[in-house]
Amino acid sequence: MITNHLGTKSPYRYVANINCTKDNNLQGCAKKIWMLVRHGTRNPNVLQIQKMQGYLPILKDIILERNSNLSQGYLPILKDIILERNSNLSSSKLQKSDIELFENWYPKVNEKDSKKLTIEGEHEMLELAERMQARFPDLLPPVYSNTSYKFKFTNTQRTKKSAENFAVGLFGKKTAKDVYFPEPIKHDAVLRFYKMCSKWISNVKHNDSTYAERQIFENSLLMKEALRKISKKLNFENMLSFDDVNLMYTTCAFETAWTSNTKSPWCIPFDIDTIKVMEYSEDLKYYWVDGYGKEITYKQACIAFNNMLNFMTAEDPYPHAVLYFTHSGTLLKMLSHLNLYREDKPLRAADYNDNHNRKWRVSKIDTFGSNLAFILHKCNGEKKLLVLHNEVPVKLPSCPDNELCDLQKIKDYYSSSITDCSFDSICENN
Ligand SMILES: O=C(O)[C@@H](COP(=O)(O)O)OP(=O)(O)O
Repeated sequence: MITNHLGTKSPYRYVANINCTKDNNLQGCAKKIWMLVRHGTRNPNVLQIQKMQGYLPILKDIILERNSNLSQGYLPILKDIILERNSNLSSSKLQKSDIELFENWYPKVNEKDSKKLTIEGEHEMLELAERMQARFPDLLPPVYSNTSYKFKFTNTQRTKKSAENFAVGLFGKKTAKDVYFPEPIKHDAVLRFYKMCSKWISNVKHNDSTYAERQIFENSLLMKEALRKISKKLNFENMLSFDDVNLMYTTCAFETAWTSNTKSPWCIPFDIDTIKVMEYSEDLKYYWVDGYGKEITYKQACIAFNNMLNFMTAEDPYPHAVLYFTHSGTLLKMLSHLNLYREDKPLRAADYNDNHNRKWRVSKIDTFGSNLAFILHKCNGEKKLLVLHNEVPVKLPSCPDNELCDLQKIKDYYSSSITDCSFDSICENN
């Protein structure tokens, strides 16, 4: 399925774990939960919307022109016959059903709605909450109390609405209105720590070298071959540029994420090989900006890691549940801080063919709504953590053989995260 390769704009429904079976041996042991949740499916940013509105209609017209022998004025029935014949006779033209998808397409979002949470995003959050509650009914009870629950979101509409819909999933619509959400702050030191990290901003985020591998891949022969294949499929005379194809890819991703009911015509240009090439360019970008590319990127996530650990080690049993709603950048840095999905070698443009089975695949690990949950279990006097990524247990490197990991082993393995986490010195903040 090409739609399993849509990068960070993949919908959560492709990775969600709908199995909510509880582990009977652990019933009663779960004492606390700390969750980091990327907001659900959102709209594109302003620039992407402008391109979707300004450029895609032009591309659509060219695609229709290049793939149809029809002129205006044919009777609809004749048009159908000709299109049918066209799709049967000429393998270089698009199928009739594909042409119809393009014909019926128009840009779906306006700039004023940029980055807003979508209906799909609301459902993702609500259903995620319901499943987490089914798994951990004692930690996430349906009765709200502001001593048991701590919610927090960043200063954006998409995380606010995500938190609200998660609350609806836990408590129902009526009670969710009473949930206390603290006023978000511009730069939250835990939820979006990197926005306050001067060294990361200048050395990584705003440094051209961070995007070098992605750039090399964009200009590679492999990419050129993909662009050629895509252009041929659309029956273009000249080869489409990377930017053209990337806009199609992004639109395919968003429109797929928004609803499972209709197919986006912008997915038509891709087959499984070409979409995997586009996916790799995404993986390279996020590896180097939010992942393992540079140490400071994931080192600074000790802030969020210690917030979790302090909560787990505190004797105070309240709150039982800490629920943070945040962004892709936070999730990826946290996953990297934990040493999950790490490749043996840095991800490079030249190694595409060696990396077909890579662990670092943002279409899987960083979809909309992706989440990390840490659950403290106390049984027989032992404290252990269970970690779920996208609702599936993961084995931390501190416990390679066990999903339930001794808190002490975690403290030992990540000891430098605890002892060497002076954020301002890591980030060289003045
Ligand atoms: O806000 C966005 O455009 C991206 C990047 O955010 P940062 O990594 O810069 O926070 O994250 P998203 O909201 O999609 O999770």
